Amino acid sequence: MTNDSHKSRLAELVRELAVIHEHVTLASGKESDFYVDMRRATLHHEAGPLIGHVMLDMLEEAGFGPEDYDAVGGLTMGADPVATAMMHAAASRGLNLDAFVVRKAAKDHGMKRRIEGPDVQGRRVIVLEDTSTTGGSPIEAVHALREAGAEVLAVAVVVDRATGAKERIEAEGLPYFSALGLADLDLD
Ligand SMILES: O=P(O)(O)OC[C@H]1O[C@H](OP(=O)(O)OP(=O)(O)O)[C@H](O)[C@@H]1O
Ligand SMILES: O=C(O)c1cc(=O)[nH]c(=O)[nH]1
Repeated sequence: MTNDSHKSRLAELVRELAVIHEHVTLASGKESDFYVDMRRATLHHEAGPLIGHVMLDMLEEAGFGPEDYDAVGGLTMGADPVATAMMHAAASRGLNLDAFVVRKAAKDHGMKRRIEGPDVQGRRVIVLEDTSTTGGSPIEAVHALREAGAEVLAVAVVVDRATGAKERIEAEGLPYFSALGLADLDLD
């Protein structure tokens, strides 16, 4: 399959599996008449692996090839299956890509880490999300990663809801990429 056909199959799966027409309160406290419950896609046997390939290809088309970054991840838990899907998709292509998880708070026992996985210090990373509304979650991850000494190159999300995340991320000096938008999900 080409990236275009991967992307259109992914859009079809997200529409079928994850778009819920209900009045909900979002992470930011805002209200919405629909919810994109991306966990139902990122943890699905077909959509999950597809997400890994679509995200790798999208980043490559945007100028971030496999040699340009070392690790991917974001704020738990929405970002976690996206990061591991990319790690496995990269491995299937013979590429080395690490994943990491940014905890909402550092653990208070064991290694007491906020960022789990191979060390990110001095490494080039891309911050991920499953869905973005205000961009607050990826920005929190960006700050934690910078504090840990990572070089954050960009933010990449599977579904962008077109409600200000792009503008907020770009104001942080980072490029923002999304694989699917509202039009792909018949939500525009
Ligand atoms: O762009 P934002 O305004 O930050 O909103 C989007 C965030 O909301 C969802 O996660 P949620 O906070 O529901 O938690 P979860 O990942 O733990 O499920 C989603 O996975 C994003 O992380
Ligand atoms: O903003 C959010 O909290 C949010 C929106 C959405 O569509 N899906 C989701 O998982 N979170």
